[in-house]
Amino acid sequence: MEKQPTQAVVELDNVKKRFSSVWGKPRYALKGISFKLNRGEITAFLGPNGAGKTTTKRLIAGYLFPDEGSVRLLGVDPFEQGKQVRTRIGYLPEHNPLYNDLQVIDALQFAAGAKGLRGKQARKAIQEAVESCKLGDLLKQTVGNLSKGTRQRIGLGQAMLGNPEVLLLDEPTNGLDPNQIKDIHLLIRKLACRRTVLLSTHQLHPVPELCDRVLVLNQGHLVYNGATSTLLNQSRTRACLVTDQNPETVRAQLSGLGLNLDPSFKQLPGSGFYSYRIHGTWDDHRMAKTVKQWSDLGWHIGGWHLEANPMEHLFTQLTNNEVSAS
Ligand SMILES: Nc1ncnc2c1ncn2[C@@H]1O[C@H](COP(=O)(O)OP(=O)(O)OP(=O)(O)O)[C@@H](O)[C@H]1O
Repeated sequence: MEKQPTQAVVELDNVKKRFSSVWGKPRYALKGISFKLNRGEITAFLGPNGAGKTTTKRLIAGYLFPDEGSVRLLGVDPFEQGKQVRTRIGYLPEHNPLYNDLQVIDALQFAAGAKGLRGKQARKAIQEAVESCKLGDLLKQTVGNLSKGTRQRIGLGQAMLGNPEVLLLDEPTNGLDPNQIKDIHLLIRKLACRRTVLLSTHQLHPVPELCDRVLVLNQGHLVYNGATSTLLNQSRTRACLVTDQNPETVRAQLSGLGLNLDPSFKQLPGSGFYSYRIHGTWDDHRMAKTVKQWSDLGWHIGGWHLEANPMEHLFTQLTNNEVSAS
């Protein structure tokens, strides 16, 4: 089905959140972040441990309130007006807390009750969640006896109760094997249709295929907010080159070709060589041809390659402060 992402469903404006530390001095977990999430989009929420991802999701879910700035969920303040939006949001927290002794159906009934769903409304919500997460054959099974992948499906089923418009998913594939990860990603894609999904993950590999947008948080700052395609274009455009030519010569040569030298070049100690990164739209053929031209000019080429894993490279750059915030 065709997606129509336009309307901001979640909106954070200059949000700061602090917690008191053991030394008594408050520490900011979020240092003024702003972003919007649109309907029909899956947004990857990336960042190293402790960056502030869970805190952000708790603010959106209305479990916490901001110290400064504002959070709007479906047009309301989720902390002040939580009751209005409780069934319109589904939250799968990290480690998916489930009671092991319960049967699957009881786990779903329990979660429906916690969302304020009762009677006929609860039965309908459970039936829908069971169908969308394929839990029909498992209803009488004991949760503690099920695989991690199945438990994640139950967690997603719980999050789906009441057909929420917004899904907040914290590490839904943590600890799963590759087949289970694939299943959960397929399920997320299916559930995402016409919804707004914010997905935290430390697995960068599936992001390009699964997510429409990417947010990267680092030490409480938002350091990237953009479309996945833009990010991939940006990061696919770097080639690494080792040569004996100095930065001035290389820069002049590149500017004649309409290419830019990344400022992060290094001199390789004791070798007379430099290591450069070059921005441009590269593929192996173009790079090999260009290197040959430089070689013909008398440059000694110590080696070259195109940067392999764009997501990982970009993540490292953004979270090591190598590039500026966007
Ligand atoms: N209730 C709390 N009390 C004190 N400090 C907290 C509390 N919750 C979070 N923090 C601190 O806020 C910062 C951000 O934590 P948060 O859990 O949001 O990060 P995260 O990006 O979700 O990390 P992870 O990827 O490890 O889950 C951390 O320094 C954390 O120790």
